[in-house]
Amino acid sequence: MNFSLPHIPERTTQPRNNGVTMMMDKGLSLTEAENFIQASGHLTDIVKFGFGTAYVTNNLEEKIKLYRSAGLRPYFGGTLFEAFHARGRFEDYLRLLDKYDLDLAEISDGSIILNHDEKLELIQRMAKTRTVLSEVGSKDSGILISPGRWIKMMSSELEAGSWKVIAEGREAGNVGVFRPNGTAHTMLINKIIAKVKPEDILWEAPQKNQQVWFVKLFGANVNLGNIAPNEIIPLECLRLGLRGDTFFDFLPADYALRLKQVDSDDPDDEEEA
Ligand SMILES: O=C(O)[C@H](CS(=O)(=O)O)OP(=O)(O)O
Repeated sequence: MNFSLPHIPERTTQPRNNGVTMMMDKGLSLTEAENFIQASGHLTDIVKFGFGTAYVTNNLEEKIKLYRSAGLRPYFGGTLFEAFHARGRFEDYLRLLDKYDLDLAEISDGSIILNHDEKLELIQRMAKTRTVLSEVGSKDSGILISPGRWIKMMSSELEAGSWKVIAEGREAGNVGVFRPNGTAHTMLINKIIAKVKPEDILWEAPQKNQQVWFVKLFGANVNLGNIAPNEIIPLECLRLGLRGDTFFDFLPADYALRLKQVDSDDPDDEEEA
């Protein structure tokens, strides 16, 4: 940090196990990735090459090396795993991860139907050599999963060896743990966190209001993902109470109350009212 300020919530330090920020790279150029690292690399933990972008992106190998040399852990989006699996090419997918020397891998079934026992076996197998992120939730807003099923899937995937389970939200933040209008499925999330430790979950939360909602619920060190490159610094400000939306959440209670009282005691307010 550039200077000192009291009453700023303590952030976990890198390499992080909790308080993780995942940036979604949808095709940054090498230069853009360099610029990103310069501006926001110190606030980012893992980088997802969104959906199938790794297949078509230029200079993929260099970009992976670039992120890695900056201390970030890059990985391929779950959709790419699903594209290989759907074509019966899981072994090729493993070879691909070896080729690019990726130590982080996602296993998801947001687009495909994957028998859950098979998914658990794939997680178990992958976890022998890599850190696994597995995702729960469908990309199809028409497929509803009961809270009990979310909990069962998340718990068993963690038991099978996933480092974290990702709660589906998509790039738009309008499915999975969110309603089509982007608001959180509060009851579902409350049921999930009653059984699954929040630090074991990485919430896809691309929209600002969703990030605010999670920071207010879990504090500065909530794991958040699908963050756009230019939203990493604003997110860190939300985490630290340095943006209006979470400004009062991290101030000492008496101080925050005093500030609010001063505001409500303002006679001008009454005149206007
Ligand atoms: O990156 C992916 O493969 C997708 C993209 S999106 O989040 O559905 O827009 O995400 P994932 O949730 O990792 O499968």
